Amino acid sequence: MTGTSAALTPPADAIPPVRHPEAPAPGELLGAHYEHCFGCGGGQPHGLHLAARAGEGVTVTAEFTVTPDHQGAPGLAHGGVLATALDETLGSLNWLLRVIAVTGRLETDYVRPVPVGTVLHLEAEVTAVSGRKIYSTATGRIGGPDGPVAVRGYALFIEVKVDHFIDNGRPEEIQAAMSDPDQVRRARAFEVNP
Ligand SMILES: CCCCCCCC/C=C\CCCCCCCC(=O)SCCNC(=O)CCNC(=O)[C@H](O)C(C)(C)COP(=O)(O)OP(=O)(O)OC[C@H]1O[C@@H](n2cnc3c(N)ncnc32)[C@H](O)[C@@H]1OP(=O)(O)O
Repeated sequence: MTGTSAALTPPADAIPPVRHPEAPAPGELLGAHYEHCFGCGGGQPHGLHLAARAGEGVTVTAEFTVTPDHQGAPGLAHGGVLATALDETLGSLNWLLRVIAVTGRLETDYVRPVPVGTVLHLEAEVTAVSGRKIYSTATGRIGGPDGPVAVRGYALFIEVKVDHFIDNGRPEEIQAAMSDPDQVRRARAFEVNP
């Protein structure tokens, strides 16, 4: 069974996504947007350490290895962890638009179980943009780009300003992030979106 809700259908006036001229080149690794991100950060021992790479147009590919820390049932990945992998991959698409955005809605289809030890290969694309709303889809396959489909995701991301994080994050982490020059540079790079 598959399908998405009406909220994930782009409105009639939506436009195709436009790759930012300074987007990372196809094949380039995007790197973590935040060291302590559970999806992509290197500073999370049990995190997904998901590595996303820019593709052509407004697409990305990503890989994540399911470890024993990611189990739900014995020997199988937890569905919430798989949703995290989809969320992180879909979120990384916004780098190619050079927009900061957060997940407003995420829907998932779980097609087959994903054993521990699997390298989950994900591909994602932005399908449409309408004002601050960014519509995207992703597919996760077992073992590689031609492997069997395990999960699909459909999302609506909403563009926000850096202030979204500064205003809402816990002060300890925000202060630490703001005193890290690399983090500030990454955040500022997205602030101007001509
Ligand atoms: C210098 C140091 C600082 C650090 C900087 C760090 C930079 C890091 C860089 C990059 C980080 C990226 C992180 C990615 C991580 C992976 C992705 C995640 O997991 S993100 C976490 C989960 N998501 C949330 O926590 C969102 C919580 N929700 C909200 O905050 C708000 O609801 C928000 C911002 C999404 C929308 O609130 P509104 O007040 O701005 O806007 P409204 O008017 O409500 O919505 C705008 C439009 O979107 C639709 N919309 C909003 N939510 C919707 C929904 N759930 N379903 C359908 N439509 C929705 C609305 O109907 C509206 O549409 P109409 O313009 O009227 O056509």
